[in-house]
Amino acid sequence: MMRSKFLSLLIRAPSVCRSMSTATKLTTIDVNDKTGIATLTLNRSPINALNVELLQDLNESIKEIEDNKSRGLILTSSNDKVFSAGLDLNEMYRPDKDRARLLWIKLQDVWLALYSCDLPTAAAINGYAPAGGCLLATVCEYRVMLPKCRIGFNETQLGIVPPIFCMFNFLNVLPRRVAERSLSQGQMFTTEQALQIGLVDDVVSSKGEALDKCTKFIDTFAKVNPLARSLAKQQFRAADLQRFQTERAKDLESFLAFINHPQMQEGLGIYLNSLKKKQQLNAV
Ligand SMILES: CCCCCCCCCC/C=C/CC(=O)SCCNC(=O)CCNC(=O)[C@H](O)C(C)(C)COP(=O)(O)OP(=O)(O)OC[C@H]1O[C@@H](n2cnc3c(N)ncnc32)[C@H](O)[C@@H]1OP(=O)(O)O
Repeated sequence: MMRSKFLSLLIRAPSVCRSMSTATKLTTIDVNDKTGIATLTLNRSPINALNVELLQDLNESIKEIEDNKSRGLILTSSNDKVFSAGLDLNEMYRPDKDRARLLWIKLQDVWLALYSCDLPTAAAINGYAPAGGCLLATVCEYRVMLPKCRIGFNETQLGIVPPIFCMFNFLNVLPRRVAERSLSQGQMFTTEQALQIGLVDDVVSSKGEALDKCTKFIDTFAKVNPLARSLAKQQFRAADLQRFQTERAKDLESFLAFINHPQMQEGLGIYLNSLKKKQQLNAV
């Protein structure tokens, strides 16, 4: 209630860029009054690891942007090196059972909200985007990336089966053969490789340029009837959405079984440690 009152006040404000930031600030929303395009920024320090709260916040922000009839949604990060480090591994290592369940449900919700989003969506990938980070980038309709970053689904490298929504995203973006190989090998691509295979549409040298490119992409729909555009998008995605709904419950149970497996727990512990060790080495 408070939130919508606050929003309506902001909407009337005559600023060029109005902010619809959520109270927790794990994501922020800025709507450009000139273009009507909303920029949704991931803002969980230090590396936008997707925990329950960030995913919940993302879901609310996506809904807010849709409800406020923005012309398009640009997803980006406040960190200048990392778009998103993917799922928060701490939510999966020695997990709290209820939180782990919630984590996966919220991830599914975010995927669903973006995959079926009525608005044109674009990702300004201003940093590393492994696994869940790649999921957020590839669920969008257009991607632009900064140089010297990496993107991909590294799940199989970690002994994890990539869930079906990773496959849907890749099949939307890459030729089937490339999608299958990248997913089954857990390939991480440099920005330049990503451009070459079509995983990203463009490479630019700054975040500002990335946002401009995303705006230009969304502007290509300016003269298209919004309902026709949205229904055409839904038509393309309907079969995936149907399959997702059919398999959603099973996918959740598979995730829970997977992370609760002792071998998976051991692997996660080692992996988390190696990430921490990397920082210790850098400090030496
Ligand atoms: C058929 C159906 C089957 C269903 C079965 C499904 C099973 C699915 C399993 C779950 C799917 C998971 C998908 C995922 O998203 S898993 C996450 C994968 N992510 C990664 O591997 C990223 C690892 N991180 C990095 O590569 C780097 O950190 C970075 C993102 C490139 C950033 O590098 P940078 O140098 O800037 O930062 P640091 O490496 O120093 O990291 C800073 C601190 O953050 C910690 N860290 C890093 N990544 C994570 C993470 N994903 N979760 C939690 N914590 C993370 C790192 O240890 C540092 O911590 P410290 O400050 O305490 O040392």
